[in-house]
Amino acid sequence: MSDLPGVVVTGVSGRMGRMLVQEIAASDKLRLAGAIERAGHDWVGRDLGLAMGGAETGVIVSDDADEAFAGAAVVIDFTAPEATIAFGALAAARGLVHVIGTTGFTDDQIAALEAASEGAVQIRAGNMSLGVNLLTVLTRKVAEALDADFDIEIVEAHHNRKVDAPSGTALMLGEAAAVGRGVALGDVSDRGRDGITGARTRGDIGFSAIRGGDIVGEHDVIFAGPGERVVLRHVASDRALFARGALKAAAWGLERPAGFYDMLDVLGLN
Ligand SMILES: NC(=O)C1=CN([C@@H]2O[C@H](COP(=O)(O)OP(=O)(O)OC[C@H]3O[C@@H](n4cnc5c(N)ncnc54)[C@H](O)[C@@H]3O)[C@@H](O)[C@H]2O)C=CC1
Ligand SMILES: O=C(O)C1=N[C@H](C(=O)O)C[C@H](O)C1
Repeated sequence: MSDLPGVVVTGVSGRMGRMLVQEIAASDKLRLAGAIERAGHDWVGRDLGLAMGGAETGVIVSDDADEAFAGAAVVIDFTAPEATIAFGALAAARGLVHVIGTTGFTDDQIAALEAASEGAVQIRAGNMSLGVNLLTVLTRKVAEALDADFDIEIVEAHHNRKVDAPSGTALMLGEAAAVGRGVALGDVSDRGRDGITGARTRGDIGFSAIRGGDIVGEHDVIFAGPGERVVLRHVASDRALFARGALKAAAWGLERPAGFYDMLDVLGLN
């Protein structure tokens, strides 16, 4: 076994879980130390490589996160909010770096995660790509430069299996726009228009979500003003992008003191 820091991948059979396994196999900084799925999943108890349709790896998929975390330095977690809360507490208790890609948290769930980050390194971002994180910086700057004559609308598109809306990325972009405007997103957020909505409220930040097919992830931030529009766009065409970002965060986190970080910290964009 190599002496590289060990990573446990949670939600290993998921779209992102499988990507993470492939990227870790190709990494010279990290090794796969464990694989977690939910209790009752038919991969539990099987060799991960065989379950993925490839060669045997010697890593057995488990539903016992605490036991798997005992032999690791990092947890990379793209699952579901309730699962991530539980993994956050276990990772903090063992002082592991917890890289969180999961989206769709409530405010209370985010508070619970932040409490866990007091004892361990936690890196959370609704999008792990360089391009989207750069787009948040650009969005903040454009929002700073344009006044409320420019209506801000965020439009996101994803595959038909996505369960949360707006996407984590859309919320990151909305937050960046609100910071640029000097307002709280919660005060100006406009989601889910339907029926006789009345005219648009000046200063609102609107969100719209498209779900269809196998769209990996597309985000537009539209600044619609009198006689002109500025549109900032990011298109992801391969979700390996997110997995590579998560591995970069994991390696970066191993060198940091306990606390909460995001991808702007990892990428040096803060
Ligand atoms: N931050 C980022 O860059 C990205 C974030 N995501 C987010 O990651 C999450 C997962 O996305 P996908 O992989 O597309 O979903 P998916 O549904 O394909 O995979 C989720 C996996 O988590 C597993 N899971 C659920 N509860 C569990 C539990 N208690 N214990 C262990 N495993 C559990 C499921 O069985 C499933 O295999 C979503 O919240 C999505 O929005 C996805 C792509 C990029
Ligand atoms: O669920 C997905 O697929 C994605 N989720 C993230 C989000 O909610 O923004 C990131 C990416 O867009 C893909």
